[in-house]
Amino acid sequence: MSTGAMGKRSSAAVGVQLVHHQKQYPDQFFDTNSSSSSSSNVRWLQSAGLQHLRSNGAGGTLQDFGYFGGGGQASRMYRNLQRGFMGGNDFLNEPSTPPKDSLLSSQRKDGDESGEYSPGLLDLHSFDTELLPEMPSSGMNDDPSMLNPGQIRSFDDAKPYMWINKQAGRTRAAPDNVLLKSFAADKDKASSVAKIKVVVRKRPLNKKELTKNEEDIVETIANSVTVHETKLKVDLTEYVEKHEFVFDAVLNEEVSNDDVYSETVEPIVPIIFQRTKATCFAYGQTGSGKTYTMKPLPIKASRDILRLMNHTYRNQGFQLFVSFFEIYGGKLFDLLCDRKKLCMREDGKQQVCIVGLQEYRVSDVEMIKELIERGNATRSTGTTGANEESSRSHAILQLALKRSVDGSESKPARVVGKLSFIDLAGSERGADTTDNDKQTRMEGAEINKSLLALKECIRALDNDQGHIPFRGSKLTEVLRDSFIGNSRTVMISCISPSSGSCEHTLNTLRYADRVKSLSKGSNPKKDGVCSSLSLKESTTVPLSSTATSTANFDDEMNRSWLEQNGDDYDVSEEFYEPEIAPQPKKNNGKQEPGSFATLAETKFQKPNPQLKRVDLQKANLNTTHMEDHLDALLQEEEDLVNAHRKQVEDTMNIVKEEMDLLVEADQPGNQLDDYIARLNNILVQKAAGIRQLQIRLTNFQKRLKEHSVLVSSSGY
Ligand SMILES: Nc1ncnc2c1ncn2[C@@H]1O[C@H](COP(=O)(O)OP(=O)(O)OP(=O)(O)O)[C@@H](O)[C@H]1O
Repeated sequence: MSTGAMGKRSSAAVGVQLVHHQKQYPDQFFDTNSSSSSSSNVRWLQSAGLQHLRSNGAGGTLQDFGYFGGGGQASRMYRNLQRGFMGGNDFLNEPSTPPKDSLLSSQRKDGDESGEYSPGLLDLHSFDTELLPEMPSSGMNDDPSMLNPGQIRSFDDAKPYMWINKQAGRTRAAPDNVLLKSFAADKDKASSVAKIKVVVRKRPLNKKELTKNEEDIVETIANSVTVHETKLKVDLTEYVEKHEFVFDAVLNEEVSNDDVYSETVEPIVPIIFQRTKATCFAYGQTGSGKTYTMKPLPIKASRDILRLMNHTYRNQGFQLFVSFFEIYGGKLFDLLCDRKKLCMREDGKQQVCIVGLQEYRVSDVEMIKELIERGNATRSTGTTGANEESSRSHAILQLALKRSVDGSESKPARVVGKLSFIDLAGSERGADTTDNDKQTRMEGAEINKSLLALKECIRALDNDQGHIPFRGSKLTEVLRDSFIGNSRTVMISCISPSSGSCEHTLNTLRYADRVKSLSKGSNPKKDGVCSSLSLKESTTVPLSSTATSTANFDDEMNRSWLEQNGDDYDVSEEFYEPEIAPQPKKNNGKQEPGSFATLAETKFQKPNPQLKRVDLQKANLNTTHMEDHLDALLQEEEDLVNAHRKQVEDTMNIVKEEMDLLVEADQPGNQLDDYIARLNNILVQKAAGIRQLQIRLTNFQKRLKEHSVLVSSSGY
């Protein structure tokens, strides 16, 4: 039986209980966007005189043969041909695997762990970095004869890692030294990978939207995305409000899945060999393209991981394992084991372990594709107002890289690094509220709760907060080990371009913006790059001034105003430090107590000991300078107050939105009172902090005015 059929059968069994139907994937399931992959397959087949295998009756690509009716033979033939074509080259050959059918049936029978395709218990807490020294990256130097570019040039699957010049869009064989350099560069690349990367992907308008004549309201330029929101004035005339955001990368509707991979996951693949855990997740409203975006990524990543295992880290005992499960309604189900219900346990060291989750050792990409296809066919889906095949669960696919202490197969392997791919359930609430079905609403509440918890954890992590609120949801509890220690997170925010989705699109971009802007990684003082700062909006505030104020605000917030309540914080020191000290007025060589001179010396500036004699001309000049300076200061201060006022409003909106979200998620049993109380506190604290700042700035303004009056009445 083909795996596709098997997936459908097993899913049907549970689908009835869930009152949900299973997702059926189109023929071009994997790499549908990957023109490079399919075209190189075609080239390869042509060169082998087998172009008739290129397409089946349904128009699928070669890759489809493995999944759909009667394709097994062709798929095997294809793989055998690959092997034959590679001439038995040990370096390029993916390890041979038992036939798919027998593997699956043996696995179904008794869960036999023997062989490459062995399911095992996923031990999430087996991450023991102490036991595993950092891997040298010079393994491939050992045997230059491994390289045989001539044999692999036309076969996509066998392209050695980083042999493709993506910028130039060309594939070419790399000379040895280029290859060595590129591997050496892996380490540098790894250290330069941001802890959190936020990327936006805009999909094209779909048929439904085009039929309804919906407009594309999302404009993308370089790293910025602008949403043109049509609004109505009180007199009912229309106007357009622009909302602009800047992210680490913005990918428009023309960008392929290959490019998405290069921008997001490819840079983190080498780091998992360096004892890193990485998480890539897609966020966005239902139908915005999360599944479309996420599906090819694990395949591409595992292809690169296997290449690294077989090249750079050859003969070092690395093993790759795949597991795939979903969180649906707060419960865990194994997608590779007939949706077996799983238990999550915490041991004494508060390490999370998913009891009973099967993981499979894999050694070629075909196997991984097959497993993912099986898992996807078993996922819970439902119909929402916005997507007929909406994912109603969070699907988590993990690629675990393991190795035994001494690199041998005889000792148990331990996790070295891990790459988790999460296809989150749709984020919107609006679509669900139109469907009054109770279960759909309950699902929506659960989904919202976990999305909120995820955001909280990412924020806490990037701000190096001691407490990470993992317990906020099942999703974050499960991902706990991927968040602690040396971790990387890539968030892909998927958006629809249509005017009908404007509100959801803005919500998605705001969520992404908050993940980014509240992280230390985007602090301009830290990295000094304005473009990496998440900016937002709008027509009323110029982008540049918003950038500054956002940065100031984040900085201030990070320092927590409330913590400074007890301190006598002197605003003047912060904001005023003139370069030229004006000569204070003297009375018989003595300063009058309480006069401005005293104030100026103690509060604003140190007198310049060099300036002993009053020079009228100079003093006049100084006075003019000082007045200009004062004007500038007053203006600056006013801007500051306004900027902070805006930030208070923004903060209040953020908290209000989150509280709404929480109230919505507050179904019986969810016990979200703590969250609500905590958010309430944040709101109160932030508002109090800003009020305090405003009072201080007002005092500052008063003192400066006094300064100004004194200066002008002093006769200079
Ligand atoms: N970048 C894109 N290019 C072409 N088609 C796309 C793109 N993104 C999404 N689509 C198409 O849009 C439809 C919805 O996409 P998808 O199922 O990935 O949405 P989703 O965000 O996963 O939805 P849900 O949360 O409900 O599962 C699919 O038919 C998909 O093929």
